[in-house]
Amino acid sequence: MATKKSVGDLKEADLKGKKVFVRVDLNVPLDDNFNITDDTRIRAAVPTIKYLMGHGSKVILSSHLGRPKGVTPKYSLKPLVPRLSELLEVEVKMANDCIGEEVEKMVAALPDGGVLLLENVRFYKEEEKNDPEFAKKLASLADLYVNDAFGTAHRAHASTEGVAKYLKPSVAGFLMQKELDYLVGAVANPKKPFAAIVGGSKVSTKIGVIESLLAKVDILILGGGMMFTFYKAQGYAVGSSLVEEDKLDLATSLLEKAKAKGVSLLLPTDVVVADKFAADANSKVVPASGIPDGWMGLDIGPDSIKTFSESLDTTQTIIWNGPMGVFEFEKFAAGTEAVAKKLAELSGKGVTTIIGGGDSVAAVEKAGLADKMSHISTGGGASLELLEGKQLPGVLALNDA
Ligand SMILES: Nc1ncnc2c1ncn2[C@@H]1O[C@H](COP(=O)(O)OP(=O)(O)O)[C@@H](O)[C@H]1O
Ligand SMILES: O=C(OP(=O)(O)O)[C@H](O)COP(=O)(O)O
Repeated sequence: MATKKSVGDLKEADLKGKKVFVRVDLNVPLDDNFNITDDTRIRAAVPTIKYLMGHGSKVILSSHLGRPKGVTPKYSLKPLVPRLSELLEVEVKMANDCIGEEVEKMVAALPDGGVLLLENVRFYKEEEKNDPEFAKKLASLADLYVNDAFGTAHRAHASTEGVAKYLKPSVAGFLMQKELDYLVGAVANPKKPFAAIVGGSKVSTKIGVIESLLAKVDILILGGGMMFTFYKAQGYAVGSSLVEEDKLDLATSLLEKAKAKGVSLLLPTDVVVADKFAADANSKVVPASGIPDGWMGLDIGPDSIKTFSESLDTTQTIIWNGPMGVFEFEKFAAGTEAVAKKLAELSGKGVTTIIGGGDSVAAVEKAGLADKMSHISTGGGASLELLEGKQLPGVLALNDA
């Protein structure tokens, strides 16, 4: 992917008094009372917005929230205004729509350095269809375009891709740049030895990532629910553990590929098994080759934690995607917590540690170790696609540097 022009390349003269359409990913979790339960994505959007405010731009913020079908009050972005205002130290204005006359009036009334948040762009079905007329209407609000919505950059939607055709320049925000630097840069040009840790529940969604990483890493550690498909492919009994029967051949071929490429592929040697899928299940540690009938593996065991930790001691770059076990249940969180702690410890010694979004980020946050890592991605799906080597439409649409 060619290097893209960044908002940092734009100077006072390009920005002062200009209306800037900024696509951010404010798709944050809200509880039943509309309280924000994790504001990471809002905080991550702040540096770009503050840069624009500081350079006298009129900032027009656009985002989606959830997956509404048409106008749905529960998916309104209004509950985000107080937190956004607090973080930006300015009174953020809120529009009731994302296009149309009322919105145009509010944009016209914005002072230099002012911020207007548009209503959920997915209230229009044209957004996800990347409808050109809708993209033009969004574009007509502004003079230039900044895309800082890394978490949504794998979607070719009107506000993430289409709008870039009608606004020049179209540039990447600071968050977008940072995500690309780590997830593309560090993986394409890693300090070696380079290790990847892949866990989570599904082989099918991670297969592309594993294949792509096999071409780059020295060590590949596999854990989580997907490991049982690999065990079964090797002829082990797996009890009632999670297995994707139709992926057994694929697992065998990945094991062979790793061998052929000289990648050290590590599977857990012991497993914490449970008699049911529940927080209060009975549990015990068994060797990987000895999972009894009627028991299911829900975490990696203590020997595996030790082996994995020792193998990581030699590395310079580590990328982690997917928990080692059912970390949502305290009894089966030890493997995931141990990996999080190990990565935090190695970060402190100068190792580059990158967490690739989704549940792994939740696990690191839960362990209170988020600020210890080199980079924590704000995108689940987007970071997976990047690690698979795919191009992101929201990035491709931007001007080259
Ligand atoms: N042994 C296991 N059996 C069943 N589910 C598991 C197991 N280990 C991990 N999981 C589940 O995998 C889920 C996360 O998987 P995934 O979505 O692939 O990760 P990520 O979001 O980090 O990419 C978690 O909810 C976790 O409980
Ligand atoms: O939360 C998001 O994706 P993620 O959970 O894969 O990180 C993004 O905001 C994209 O949302 P979408 O998957 O509804 O297009």
